[in-house]
Amino acid sequence: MKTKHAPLFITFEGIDGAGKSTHIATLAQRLREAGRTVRVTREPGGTALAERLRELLLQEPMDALTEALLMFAARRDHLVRVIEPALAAGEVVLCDRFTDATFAYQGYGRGFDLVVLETLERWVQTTGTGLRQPDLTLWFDVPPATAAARLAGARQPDKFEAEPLAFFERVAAGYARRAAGSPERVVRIDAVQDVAGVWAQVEAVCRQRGMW
Ligand SMILES: Nc1ncnc2c1ncn2[C@@H]1O[C@H](COP(=O)(O)OP(=O)(O)OP(=O)(O)O)[C@@H](O)[C@H]1O
Ligand SMILES: Cc1cn([C@H]2C[C@H](O)[C@@H](COP(=O)(O)O)O2)c(=O)[nH]c1=O
Repeated sequence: MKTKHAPLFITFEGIDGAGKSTHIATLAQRLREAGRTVRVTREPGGTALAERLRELLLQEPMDALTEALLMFAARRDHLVRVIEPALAAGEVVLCDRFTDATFAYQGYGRGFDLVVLETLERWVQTTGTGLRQPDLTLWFDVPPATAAARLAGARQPDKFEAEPLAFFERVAAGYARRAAGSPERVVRIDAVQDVAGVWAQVEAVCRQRGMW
């Protein structure tokens, strides 16, 4: 008989180049070995519509309110079509970025009104099951200069990656504020360490939470 698992919504946060994607893949594999059905997804994106919005968001200049609204529009579509159904089926959802990114990038990075973001968060994340928030957020904390060095020459920078170091200093400070505000949900990962050292921290957090 198949064991019924509790659904689990885990988000990965941090500035561009912090190492999120690298460790999402490893965690997905580890959870599958532990018998879980795992959905790996990302924001902005994760549905056909949200991926089209992602193209616009990552390439087109726009004002801060337009950017925030499109991020939340993409999130709503992703939440109702992918995240909620997967959780209802008992899957683990590993999501590369979620609403902490909107607070960090649009709020702290661009200086957009945090109270408006809180209102949008409530509207967008309220579904039939209540206000959806991640069960666990792994925050990959790395200095902007280190992240930039990791990304240098790796690919053509998108609109966000082309922002100056000062923007990423504000985004990083925003993540620190978000983590301080939700210590039960957000776990800081020292992402300066090498890949093995970072994975050891992720592994330890997941083990402590009984994931395997
Ligand atoms: N701990 C690490 N030490 C050194 N290099 C790393 C480490 N983790 C990841 N990298 C490398 O840094 C680059 C960025 O990693 P990755 O794509 O995982 O970051 P990311 O946080 O997902 O970035 P983005 O948000 O821009 O997609 C890759 O070339 C990856 O191989
Ligand atoms: C969800 C979300 C994302 N962003 C920014 C952060 C990144 O620069 C890009 C996504 O690119 P990645 O390679 O997939 O990390 O989008 C944002 O500004 N606000 C958000 O809510």
